[in-house]
Amino acid sequence: MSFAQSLRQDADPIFEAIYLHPFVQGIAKGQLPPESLIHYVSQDTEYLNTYSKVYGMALSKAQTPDQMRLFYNRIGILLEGELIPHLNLCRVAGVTHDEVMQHPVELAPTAHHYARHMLCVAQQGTLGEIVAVVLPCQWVYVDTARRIIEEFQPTTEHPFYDWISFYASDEMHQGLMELTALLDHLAPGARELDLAMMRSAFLDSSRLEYQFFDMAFTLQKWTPSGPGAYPLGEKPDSDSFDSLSVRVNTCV
Ligand SMILES: Cc1ncc(CN)c(N)n1
Repeated sequence: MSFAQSLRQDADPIFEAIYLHPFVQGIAKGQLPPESLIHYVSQDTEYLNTYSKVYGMALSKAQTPDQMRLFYNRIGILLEGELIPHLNLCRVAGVTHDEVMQHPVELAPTAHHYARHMLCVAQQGTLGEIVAVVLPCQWVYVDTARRIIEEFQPTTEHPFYDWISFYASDEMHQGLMELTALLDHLAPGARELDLAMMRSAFLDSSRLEYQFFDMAFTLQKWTPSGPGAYPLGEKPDSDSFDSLSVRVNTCV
């Protein structure tokens, strides 16, 4: 079994729990509360910004032009392509994407944790660790979307057809294959300790993928809400808005 497959096997109970999570089942069955969809899109936009930067950090540690090209292409897909599933969720929620983007976002605890987890590994880890930390993001969505297609056979009438078909696409699957191939290329040259760090990064990201769906489903926010914190969707109306925006932007 390849190193990447052994990580996937270890994470199988987590992937199974993700598939059965009410948010994912809601996507599969075409029924989710609008507030959860909006919460997801606004948090995920921030998450994907951080994720793109992590690919940029991987690019800086790449060892060959082919590896550089892989990370460069992934950044392009993240910044442009992932708008498709977000537009789909907004449409079902009955809001425009612009309306959701209008509101500055404070990262909820899980998105905050996930972003910092990736940034920390990207800053301190080897290239292999960075690939391991980003891999569940790709793997969870491709597996989930393909399993939904297998079980529910959604047609174009399905409310989340665009979301499902985007993540189940050959292009996304190809990206997953490229990342697992790179991890399997790097693993044989890694020390035992580095392999353990890769495994830990992969499992933590897998758990955080579960938590991320849960965050959206439960509309997670910081408690107690403190100075500067505000409920998603409510625009601060005081002079504190500027300093808040600065703090929010430094989150990504
Ligand atoms: C949290 C999260 N993980 C994964 C994906 C799919 N790239 C996403 N959009 N958001």
